[in-house]
Amino acid sequence: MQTPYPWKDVLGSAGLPHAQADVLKLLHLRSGRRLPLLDLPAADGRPEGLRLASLPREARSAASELRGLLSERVLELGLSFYAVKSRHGAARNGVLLRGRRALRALGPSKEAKEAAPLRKLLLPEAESRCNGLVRRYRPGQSLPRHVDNGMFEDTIVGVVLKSSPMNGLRLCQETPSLDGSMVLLAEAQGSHGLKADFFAELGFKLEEEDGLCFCLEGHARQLAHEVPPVSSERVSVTFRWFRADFLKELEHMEARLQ
Ligand SMILES: O=C(O)CCC(=O)C(=O)O
Ligand SMILES: [Fe+2]
Repeated sequence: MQTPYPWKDVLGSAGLPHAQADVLKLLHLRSGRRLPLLDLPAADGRPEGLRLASLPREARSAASELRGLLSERVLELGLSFYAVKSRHGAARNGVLLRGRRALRALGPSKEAKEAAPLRKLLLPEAESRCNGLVRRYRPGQSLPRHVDNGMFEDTIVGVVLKSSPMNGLRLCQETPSLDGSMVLLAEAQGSHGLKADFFAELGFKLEEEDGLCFCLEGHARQLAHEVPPVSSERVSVTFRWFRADFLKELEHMEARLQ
């Protein structure tokens, strides 16, 4: 079959790092609204601020216990992100939140105690400010693209408790494009002023297996990330630590509303 336009490479493989040019051949064209993804395998220091490790042997039983605890899609451990977020939003609007939702944030839950060995191993400090979010992704489920909330410290630690082979976390690559990680790979000029552009999204993809730990700091922490739809069940836990100054400020705001 003849292509309708003579395609001309804009970026071309010459403008891409070698590994990424290789991936071009495997470009995964998806149906639907989204653009094809052109991802490099993520590795220690790529992107800058990413570190990978496998779960220490001592933490493996804690990890499988944690997996067993999850009955819903999301399970929160420790200081609740959702409760703190809604309390902060309410306090900013002059409302003091009371009731179960607010109280949930006060003490560590039973599940949080169970997760403690895992959390301590991964980052022993600031226990009381730690939030753990266990997520279950069923086939077809995804996590929308986001940057983690600034109410948390710079360090984010995740553990893949159950991997979905070939699927998993991807970090968007920064490019000069106004649309973030989108890049024009090729364009074609047809007759009568017709023009076609071929875009892809550049990123980094974690090659996940059960027990993979990832740590995002600095540049990597600022990058948008997402979990595209998975093809088999995936379970992860993400540990984040509320900034002490953020919690102090919330305390002051709420005290003024008493
Ligand atoms: O499931 C994951 O590994 C990522 C979770 C995540 O990005 C988050 O909870 O903010
Ligand atoms: Fe995140």
